[in-house]
Amino acid sequence: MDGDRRYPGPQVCREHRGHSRRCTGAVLMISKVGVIGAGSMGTAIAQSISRRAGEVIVFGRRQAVVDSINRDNCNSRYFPGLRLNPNIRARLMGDRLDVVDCAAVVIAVPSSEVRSIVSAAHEDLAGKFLVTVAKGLEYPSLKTMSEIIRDETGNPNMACFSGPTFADEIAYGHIAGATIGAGGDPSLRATISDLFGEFILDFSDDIRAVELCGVLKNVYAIGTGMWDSVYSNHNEHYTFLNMCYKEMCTFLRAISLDEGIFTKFCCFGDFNLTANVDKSRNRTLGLMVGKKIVKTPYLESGVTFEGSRSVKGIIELAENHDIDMPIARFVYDVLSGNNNVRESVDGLIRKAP
Ligand SMILES: NC(=O)C1=CN([C@@H]2O[C@H](COP(=O)(O)OP(=O)(O)OC[C@H]3O[C@@H](n4cnc5c(N)ncnc54)[C@H](OP(=O)(O)O)[C@@H]3O)[C@@H](O)[C@H]2O)C=CC1
Ligand SMILES: O=C(CO)COP(=O)(O)O
Repeated sequence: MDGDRRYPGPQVCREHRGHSRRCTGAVLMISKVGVIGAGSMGTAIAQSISRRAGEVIVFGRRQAVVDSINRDNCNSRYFPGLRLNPNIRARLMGDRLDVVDCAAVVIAVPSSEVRSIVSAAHEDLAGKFLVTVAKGLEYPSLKTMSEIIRDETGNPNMACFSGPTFADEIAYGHIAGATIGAGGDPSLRATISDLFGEFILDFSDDIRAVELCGVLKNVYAIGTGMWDSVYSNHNEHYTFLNMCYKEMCTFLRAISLDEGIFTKFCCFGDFNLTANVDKSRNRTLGLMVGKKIVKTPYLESGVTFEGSRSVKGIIELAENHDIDMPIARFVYDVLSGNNNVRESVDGLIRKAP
């Protein structure tokens, strides 16, 4: 679907899409939003938000991408076939970010980059509504992205956005559900709900639990890819999927303040999307490592494999809560070079709860 070629300015929500439960039909008052990261998720979120805000500024680190967006309304590196809305502008990332007129800023870079980028721009981000879409865990601090951002900016107005949300499908305007993790500030939740009004939203006050769902599901996507590289039948796939979800829920029961987290988009929805669909980079990594197509230097591939970066932290976080995570340990073990995947998988079956 091409983006809107003409832009009438802040519009009444797209009721005809019928999926924007949260949208009140009000014309949005948010004039400008910043998006840090001109990759797949940054571009997709910018395209969605651009239909609900006056202008979206995307910050990218490649001049060619910035030029492509500004000259051709297209991110030629990530979505060469997609016409971006004309109210999306791009700027080259520097240490400082010119977000002075932005009411809200979305952080959409890989988790490994969040601290350095936010630290450099901490003065620019103070006083803004900040939303992270990154699904990672910092090591060895074991901090989530919102915790890092709060560390670096001191800004309490933090939210996270997480759910079954493949960027390409968002970019082309398909329906998606997502969880907004945000503290109790009503104006923050209202603003974020408006910004993401094209999505079907659910909410949680426990922002850390929402973020950890996004971290965990990536680990189990890799694990399911590894399992499926050995076992190819439906019964075997869904048996393992259930084992993964059981381990994930054990962890979440220990850390989540939100008793309803298990049925939220950030949890059940994203866990299933990423573990079952080959479009997932994490699942694909598990399949490729399981089939011995790639060995561990894959991290230099430039592809964003968030689960491989966070699995060690998840295991340590679980140990801090006296929780055993045999599947997460299996994933870490295989990613660390133990390439007898079948033996490792069969070991999981013997230990299955
Ligand atoms: N893609 C998806 O479907 C979804 C992704 N997410 C999450 O979004 C986050 C971002 O990932 P995603 O967009 O997918 O990854 P991509 O690899 O598609 O894009 C990453 C972007 O970050 C940029 N980048 C990397 N390092 C730096 C840096 N040091 N300074 C500035 N920019 C940098 C890259 O620049 P360059 O192009 O120059 O390499 C690229 O534009 C991840 O945590 C991911 O889990 C969440 C939901 C869905
Ligand atoms: O988080 C995602 C979908 O919700 C994207 O998953 P991958 O990073 O595995 O591609």
